[in-house]
Amino acid sequence: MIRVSVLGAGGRMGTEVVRALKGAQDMQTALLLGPDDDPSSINPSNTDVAVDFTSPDAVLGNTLTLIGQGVHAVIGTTGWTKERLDQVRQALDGHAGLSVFIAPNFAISAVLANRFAAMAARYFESAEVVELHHPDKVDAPSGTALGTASAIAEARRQAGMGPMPDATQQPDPSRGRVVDGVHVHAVRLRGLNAHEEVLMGNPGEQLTIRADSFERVSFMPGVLLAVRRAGSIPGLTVGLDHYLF
Ligand SMILES: NC(=O)C1=CN([C@@H]2O[C@H](COP(=O)(O)OP(=O)(O)OC[C@H]3O[C@@H](n4cnc5c(N)ncnc54)[C@H](O)[C@@H]3O)[C@@H](O)[C@H]2O)C=CC1
Ligand SMILES: O=C(O)C1=N[C@H](C(=O)O)C[C@H](O)C1
Repeated sequence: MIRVSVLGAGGRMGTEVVRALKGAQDMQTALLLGPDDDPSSINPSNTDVAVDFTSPDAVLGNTLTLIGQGVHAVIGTTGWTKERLDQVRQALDGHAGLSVFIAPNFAISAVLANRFAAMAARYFESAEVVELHHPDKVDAPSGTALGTASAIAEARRQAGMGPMPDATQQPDPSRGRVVDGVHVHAVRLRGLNAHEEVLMGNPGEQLTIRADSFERVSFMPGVLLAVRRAGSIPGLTVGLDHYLF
């Protein structure tokens, strides 16, 4: 049995993760932590893998604590930057065999949409990302959209493409956040869950790639896969595609 502790167990995702763990034959829940609990209570004597769905403010500290405790981490919480990821890599030095796995999105639809966007990017003059979420989400743009924008930018760079056409005369917030040259727009609307649309355009044609997570259960196969694979790739791994393709 894989013993799994959950940080953020009382949250929207944490609740769903606990339900999924209870339904998995090869897993058992260990510690279920909320914001007032000490993450260093998680250690190898009680936990094989810890799953974090907390908040962008808390996740780096939690991850560093889990590394210090020598427990594999599966992280779904957003708020990652290159600098924060570098801190995790540094902390992992000297912890041979330990793994930290971070996925901005555990839903297969989103992972595939990201991949399709990267494949298509080189063929279109223009590309923009629109992410649409429930209004209780604390961060914007979504971690998924940031990842999609970076993947599009990287594919364009590799294809030797320049900036996208845009006659806007001065930077204006209405054009969204520019991530690596790609405009990202965030919608917050009651009734939505987690959605992303990638728009690509050429003269006379357009491609739209859209992923919709209508319910949080959509993230669970990816979370359970990451828990089962914990430790299989030592060090830091970012993105469910590493386990899927
Ligand atoms: N990777 C993925 O597929 C997905 C990622 N997310 C991300 O997961 C994170 C959580 O999202 P939700 O569950 O919707 O938020 P939420 O606000 O419903 O849940 C977060 C929970 O964590 C608790 N918490 C905060 N700080 C804590 C700490 N230091 N230790 C323990 N618990 C703490 C809060 O009290 C709350 O119960 C967000 O960053 C969100 O973007 C959400 C959905 C899917
Ligand atoms: O907060 C959410 O709900 C989600 N957060 C993740 C993100 O920011 O990309 C994943 C998914 O979009 C749902």
